[in-house]
Amino acid sequence: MRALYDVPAPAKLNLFLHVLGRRDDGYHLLQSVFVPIDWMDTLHFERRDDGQLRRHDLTEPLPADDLCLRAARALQEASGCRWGVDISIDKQVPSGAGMGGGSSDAATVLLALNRLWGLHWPRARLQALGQRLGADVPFFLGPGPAWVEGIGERLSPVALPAADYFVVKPAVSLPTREIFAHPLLARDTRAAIVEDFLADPATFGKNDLQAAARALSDEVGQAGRWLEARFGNSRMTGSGSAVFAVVSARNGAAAAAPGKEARWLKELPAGWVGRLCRGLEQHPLSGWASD
Ligand SMILES: C[C@@](CO)(OP(=O)(O)O)[C@H](O)COP(=O)(O)OP(=O)(O)OC[C@H]1O[C@@H](n2ccc(N)nc2=O)[C@H](O)[C@@H]1O
Ligand SMILES: Nc1ncnc2c1ncn2[C@@H]1O[C@H](COP(=O)(O)OP(=O)(O)O)[C@@H](O)[C@H]1O
Repeated sequence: MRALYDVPAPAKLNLFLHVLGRRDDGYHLLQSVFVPIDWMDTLHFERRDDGQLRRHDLTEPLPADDLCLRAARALQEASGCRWGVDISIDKQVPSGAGMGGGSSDAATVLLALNRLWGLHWPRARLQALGQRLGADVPFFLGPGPAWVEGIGERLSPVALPAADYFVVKPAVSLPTREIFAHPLLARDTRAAIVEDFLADPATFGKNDLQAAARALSDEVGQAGRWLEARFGNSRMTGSGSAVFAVVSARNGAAAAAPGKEARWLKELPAGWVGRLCRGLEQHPLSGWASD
């Protein structure tokens, strides 16, 4: 195999996110449910014989040593592989949105190079490597929606009812590190069990990072109110700034209604992006690593 084309890197939503405490190294102990959605980046891979790792930005320019290159380098070093790769990236997921775009790109690189370089690493080994690149990376190595604990490395699969979400990313981007360092951040939410969540997945819990994000930018609150006015609910994902609403027949906004998405998009303030997204039952590359 010399090339892989149109390999997806899906974004995620945190259906809720609780901060339970803080470790001695400053990382926070979380509970969350992560769900992959069909707002995705697309990557292309061509193997190189000379061992070099190169990235080509087809859309917006990414940081020089971005997570794709760091993931490729980490796998090359850990496996002792002599192949290199050209990675082309069509970036569609907004950055600094709490949608995990960079982490998902890194995970897709690990899954694709595992194939392209014939490494046959199992998922758990890729996850151990991925965790060193970012707390979200293990989730994006599949297989799908997950109940997440620890700092993001303890994953248990969770079956979710099919759902649509309207996701809005205001103009502002928020750095994860600043949100976790904010004085408004409460770190003492009580631990829940997965059954509590499963009793009512659409309304369970809250996002404990939301107050800090709103304090850093008015736009996060504005995006929440924009969604509340149309769907009757809203919640921030991850450390923001993107906010989403569950879209269902129950709140009178059935996603299937023709023309609805176009109307909502037309109403978005200038500089904001949005999309009607489907929660995915499986990561699109869930079969690419063995368990
Ligand atoms: C909190 C989440 C929830 O999804 O936020 P988003 O990034 O998605 O918004 C993620 O777990 C983030 O994952 P990721 O973005 O990969 O975080 P990292 O690069 O590992 O960490 C960035 C910084 O966030 C803080 N951090 C991150 C994760 C965590 N459990 N506790 C922390 O305190 C640390 O200050 C760290 O230096
Ligand atoms: N491949 C990548 N795509 C997007 N951002 C990246 C990538 N690699 C590194 N980054 C850096 O990570 C930061 C956070 O990006 P991202 O993962 O999209 O956001 P979030 O953690 O809020 O979901 C960006 O501002 C950017 O500097």
